[in-house]
Amino acid sequence: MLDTTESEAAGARATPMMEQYLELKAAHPAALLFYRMGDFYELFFGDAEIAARALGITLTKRGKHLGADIPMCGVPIHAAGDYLQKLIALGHRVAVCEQTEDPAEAKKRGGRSVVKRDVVRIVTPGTITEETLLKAGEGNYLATLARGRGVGPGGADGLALAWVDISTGDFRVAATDRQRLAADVARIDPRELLVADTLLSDEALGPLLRALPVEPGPLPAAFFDGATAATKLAAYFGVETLDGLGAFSRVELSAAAAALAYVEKTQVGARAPLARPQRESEGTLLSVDAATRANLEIMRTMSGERRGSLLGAIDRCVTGAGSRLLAARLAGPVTDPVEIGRRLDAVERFVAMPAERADCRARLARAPDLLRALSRLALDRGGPRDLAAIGAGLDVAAGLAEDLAGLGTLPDELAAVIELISSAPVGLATRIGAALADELPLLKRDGGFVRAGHDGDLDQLRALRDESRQVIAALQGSYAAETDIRALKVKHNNVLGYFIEVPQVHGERLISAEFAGRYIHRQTMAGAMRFVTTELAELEAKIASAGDRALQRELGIFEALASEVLAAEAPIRAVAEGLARLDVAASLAELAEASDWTRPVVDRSLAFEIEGGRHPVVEEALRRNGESFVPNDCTLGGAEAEAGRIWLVTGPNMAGKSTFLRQNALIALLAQTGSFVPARRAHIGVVDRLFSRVGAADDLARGRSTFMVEMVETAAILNQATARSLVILDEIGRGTATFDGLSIAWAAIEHLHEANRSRALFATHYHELTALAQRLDRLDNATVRVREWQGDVVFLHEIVPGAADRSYGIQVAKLAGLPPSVVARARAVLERLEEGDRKSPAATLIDDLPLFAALRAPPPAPAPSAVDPLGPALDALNPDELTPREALEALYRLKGMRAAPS
Ligand SMILES: Nc1ncnc2c1ncn2[C@@H]1O[C@H](COP(=O)(O)OP(=O)(O)OP(=O)(O)O)[C@@H](O)[C@H]1O
Repeated sequence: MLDTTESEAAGARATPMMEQYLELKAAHPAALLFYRMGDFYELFFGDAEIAARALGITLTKRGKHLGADIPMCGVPIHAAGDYLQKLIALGHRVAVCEQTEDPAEAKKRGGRSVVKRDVVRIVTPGTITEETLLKAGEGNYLATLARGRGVGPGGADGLALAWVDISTGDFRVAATDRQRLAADVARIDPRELLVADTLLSDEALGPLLRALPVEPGPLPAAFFDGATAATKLAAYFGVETLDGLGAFSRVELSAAAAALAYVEKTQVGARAPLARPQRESEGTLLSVDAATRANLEIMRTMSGERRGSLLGAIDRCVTGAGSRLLAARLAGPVTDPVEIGRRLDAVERFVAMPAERADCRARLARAPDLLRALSRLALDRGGPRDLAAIGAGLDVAAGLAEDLAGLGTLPDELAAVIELISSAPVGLATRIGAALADELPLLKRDGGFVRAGHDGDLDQLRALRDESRQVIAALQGSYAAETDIRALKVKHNNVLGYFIEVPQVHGERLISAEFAGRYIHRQTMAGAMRFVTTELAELEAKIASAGDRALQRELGIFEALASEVLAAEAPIRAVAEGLARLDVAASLAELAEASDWTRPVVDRSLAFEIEGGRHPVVEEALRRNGESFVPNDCTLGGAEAEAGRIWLVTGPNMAGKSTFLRQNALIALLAQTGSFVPARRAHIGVVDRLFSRVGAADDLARGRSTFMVEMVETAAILNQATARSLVILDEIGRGTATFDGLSIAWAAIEHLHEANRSRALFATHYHELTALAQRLDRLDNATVRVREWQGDVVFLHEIVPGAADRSYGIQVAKLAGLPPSVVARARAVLERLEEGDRKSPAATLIDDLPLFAALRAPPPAPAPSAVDPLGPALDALNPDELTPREALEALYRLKGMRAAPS
């Protein structure tokens, strides 16, 4: 309902309310302003048009401004969360403006006074904390990029990124440079990336920024002021100097201070519980550029989904925090074999104790998201369920600490976990458990969350409030008896408080002399009359005050517990980290066992030896269809080799070349994440950078053709890959004329072999390239085996040494369902091409192969079917006589006969 003081005049002058609105809006031009009016948030002008379109809600008009209609739309308070979610998902920012005084106060100031309002929070994609707006297993980062002029190596400009997730408090900083920037942004994958507005228009940096995987938004340059950055950070974290936090460069400080300032601006006075910024040192992570990350579908598929990605296939975590940590580790695998070994030790230990692992995971699954609850409580957005979450999380930690301690000597990583979770403030958990009821409301504002019997005063107030309700019921009975009106009811509303309502026919009697003075007439409705009594008015006051005092008492208990929680921020953070690390180790062990993965050996050599490697995602997909994956070996360098080998993989389409290339890259990634790998054996000398050039897609948004994208990516590889890198090149050069493509591929391989000396896999359809093996000593030819069967091709998916003899393109085309006439025609053309003069194929064809002859010719008769070897084999089997194992073997044998017909 609109307050009467705010009804607008239809004139040209802005009403006082509109004046207030316009002032608030001017202070937040980049956000949609949610302007609180009673039970609605209203949007006006352009904001209303944007929101109505985005949310599919009705656009209406409300009064006039400067003679024109004011477009308006509104969302009810109770559903605001859903609408907010939609707007945020679409990339909008929303400034939430609340009434900051009671409308009654405004009235006291006079007729035309407007209720005071202020923006209490700016909701942006990178600064949300609500459970409904966040994904449990995904981080939600806001990142800032700062530039320091001339501070980089050789006087170049230095760049630094800071990123912060206010829903968990995670805060990180790292130096970067122009070459690495896109890879770093892709790894962090922020929901919001902010840079100084001056950088966006900078000639040198602007184009680079606009090409980043996340579109950067502008912030006033003052946010990045390097001179005051250290002081601002020190003040926020309550330290004298930043020395204790680590050695930050000036440009890193500037990025961190900007992130902090933006958090403060959006949270408007509430203090986000951020952990102190951690600096990521250079060279500690395996670098994966944005294109490779996307092509290999590491964190999400090409179509943007988590399902079907590597992460989707390996995440068996039972907590949101565990999934977030696993995602962060997979996004940034490490290069230190000691750290990798440490993580693998923990996984191995859990593989070795399945029963304990199951117990541990069952306990973990009951642990709520500690950090997100903590963050909401700190920002004063928390409810009773957040308090309960902290209590339950701490309880789980205490139980786990005990369980783990009973397991004897544990590897370092698990010992560290025990130490972290042992710091759980158990007393706090007990106090929370004792205070809160079993069933909790979402919001604290209505009370009802403190357990009965916990607080004597509260119980008394509640009794008084509830008793009065019974008194009301009794009063209704006595009024009905006294007046002899059976239909008399005592009701309640916000205007009259408690009142008596009787049907109109009886109402007149209550006004009569008989009851005069006792029943005071207040309203006549259609068919009913309403009265009050002094008794009711007194009770009203008593009930209201008991209810109100009970609520205040409950809120007091809430605040006391919440401050205890905030005071225990550091141990709660430690517990949360311990639980997440435990979840990751246990879930990777679960995965390793369920999928038959092995522990890789990762060291500082340049080895790359995979035996029986598999592609985790393709294998899973095949398994769902009841098919099995054919494992393959790959050797790109022995332990002693000083430079990597290149495998040149040829083979027909659909044979499994791409799968093979990708699986080896994924195995390296998984190993350096600290996971077991899908292989029988794996020995990997740490990879510093992973490069790939696979798949091809036009990047029309940036005006690049497929071929151009391919060449840009190939150039990056040839310019940057080292002997420590792993390079995956799939069919480069195919997007252009045959000879151009072949020559480019040829030269690229030579460069990789002689200059980069990387471990590399190169898949190609240019069989001519296999000749390179004679000249390049570290180049091996490999091919995918196929069998021909009655003119069709059968894929064996087995990688063997040697070169493919032919492409089988036509057979694959036939499998794909090309019309028989086209397949027949293609065969004829191919034969001619192979026989004839390859330099002028068109001439040969035009003369000798009239097109329409092929079309007119009847489709070739199906080849006579040979004797089906499966029939007799099946007849020979007697299922009743087979053991389960023999049955399985028989099944494999039959499948084998089908795949490799004799
Ligand atoms: N090792 C394997 N075991 C079982 N099936 C496999 C294996 N490798 C690939 N496949 C199956 O073959 C399909 C084609 O594989 P892939 O895309 O790797 O072929 P390709 O040789 O790269 O083909 P193209 O040259 O047309 O790109 C996969 O989708 C998968 O279903």
